[in-house]
Amino acid sequence: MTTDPPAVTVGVDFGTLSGRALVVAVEDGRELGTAVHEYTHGVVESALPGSGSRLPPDWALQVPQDWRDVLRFAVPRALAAAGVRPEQVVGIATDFTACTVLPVTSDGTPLSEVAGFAERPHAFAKLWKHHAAQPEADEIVRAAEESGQGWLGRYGGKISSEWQYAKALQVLREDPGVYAAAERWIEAADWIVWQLTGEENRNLCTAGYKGIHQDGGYPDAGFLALLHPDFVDFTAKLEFPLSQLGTAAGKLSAQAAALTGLREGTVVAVGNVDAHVTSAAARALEPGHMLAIMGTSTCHIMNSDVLAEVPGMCGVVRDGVVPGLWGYEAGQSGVGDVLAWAVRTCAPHEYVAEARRVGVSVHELLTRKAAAQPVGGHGLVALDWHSGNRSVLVDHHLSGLILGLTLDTRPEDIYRALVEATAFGTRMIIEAFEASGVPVEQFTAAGGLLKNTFLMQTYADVLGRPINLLASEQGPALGAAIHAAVAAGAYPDIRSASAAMGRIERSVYVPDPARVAAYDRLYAEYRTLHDHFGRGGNDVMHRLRALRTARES
Ligand SMILES: Nc1ncnc2c1ncn2[C@@H]1O[C@H](COP(=O)(O)OP(=O)(O)O)[C@@H](O)[C@H]1O
Ligand SMILES: O=C(CO)[C@@H](O)[C@@H](O)COP(=O)(O)O
Repeated sequence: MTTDPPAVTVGVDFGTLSGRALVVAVEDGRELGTAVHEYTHGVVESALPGSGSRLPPDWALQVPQDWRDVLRFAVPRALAAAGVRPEQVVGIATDFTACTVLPVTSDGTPLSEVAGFAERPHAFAKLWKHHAAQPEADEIVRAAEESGQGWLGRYGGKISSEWQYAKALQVLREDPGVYAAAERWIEAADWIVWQLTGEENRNLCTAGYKGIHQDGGYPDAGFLALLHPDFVDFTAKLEFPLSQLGTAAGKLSAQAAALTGLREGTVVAVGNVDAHVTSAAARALEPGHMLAIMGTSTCHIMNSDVLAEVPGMCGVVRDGVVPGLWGYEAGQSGVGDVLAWAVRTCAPHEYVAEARRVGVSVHELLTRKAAAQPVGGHGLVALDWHSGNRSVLVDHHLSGLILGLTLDTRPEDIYRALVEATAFGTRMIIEAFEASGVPVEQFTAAGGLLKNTFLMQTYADVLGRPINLLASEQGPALGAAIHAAVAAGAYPDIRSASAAMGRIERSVYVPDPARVAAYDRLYAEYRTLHDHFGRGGNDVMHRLRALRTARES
């Protein structure tokens, strides 16, 4: 007797450096096939594609065609790898880094693709890690404090330079022509759904966490006018009915079917954020269960039935992760990125050659060399702020610090000190939640950094708590596939789909008491440096940042 081929969904995760498509069995979340497509232009940080004109410090742009190419190349390859036919696919969902935001025309065309704008930097998509709008973010916070905006507390008292308003205000100030031509200002998370269905759609997750949409609305015109007279109608570029997560945004258009190899009419789920969608994959939806998605950056996502204003959190949004609960987000803007910096700048040629000879990454080589020494053996304490501080200080013009360097310090010592510093940063965040009355009862990790077992054990020792793992290397894509199953009607809601399709391994890393005690002492040193350089003890980091100039080539 022949059995029907299994119903599947496709999750497409748009990360910082690449897009990954994953084919998942609706019945139990089995991962049947996957494919990755690296963005051709990667992260545009030093010079504009085409013209080659140099970009100032702290810029980070992306090229929308790179994202379309993920749909074109990774989706069909994932279907082929899974041995799945298009008619088995009942739904597709995407997730994106956020706040990755772009100016588009009324039909969704990116301004960077419109004649006359291809050589204007502000016409391009601003990646989440574009930190050049810090002055604008500082002004937004000042104006919100002085005018008593109630929504400021929902973001821990700070609005990030990474989010929609600071980035848009920077465009208005530096290229008003691009600002005026931007009929819509849209998250890439929604823009990619628009490419799939042919119609605009907006999700409540990015609107809430990155677009200051609280209690049913955006900041009012009176507040926006405080920032710039021409900013008064900015939210008109955002206004659109917001869709609940896990619902259908529409059906796959004929054009998108040709692009992806899927059937026209396949259900397309509402867009979502790479971190928030992963909670469903990790079965981390219940209150008090914190999920850390550890990659280029780390995002901390946790639901609660308690509404609190946690200092320095990225935001709290009703239904922001799952309907019926308050979804909290915190984060560290540089984690894998900071370690990549160490690999690029601290590893000597002989280390690179050794890694190649042994057949491991330089990350792995540095980790192996660093792992043996006792806690504190390197005599270093670092601040993990090479990409600024997202939580709890929300200041992207802070910078990294390594204290204790001597002539004996080795590259692996620096690498390990930075691993420890990122763990200390996570501990600061957990303590901020608990001090504000939002308990953190479970900690689960997901993301590309799970491959580093030493790093994960260090986190268990620094946090002093066991660490669960999301048992998938494709957490965001699995989460998106789960949302697609709900949107296609295979499950009544995200919770039941997560219970059936999600995967978690509990207490994979358990803290070692001796190392916990040793790290408590190092953490006290970290906190002293954190508060001194991050809370006004010495403003030297801002003074040094002001002296930085545009990078040559
Ligand atoms: N063995 C490793 N140990 C620690 N970090 C690593 C290792 N290998 C890669 N990385 C870091 O992982 C990050 C990429 O994370 P990943 O989750 O794959 O991508 P994304 O952040 O785009 O979702 C990079 O910043 C890279 O420096
Ligand atoms: O900020 C968020 C989510 O709010 C992330 O999309 C952003 O930090 C990028 O995440 P990755 O480190 O690229 O996975």
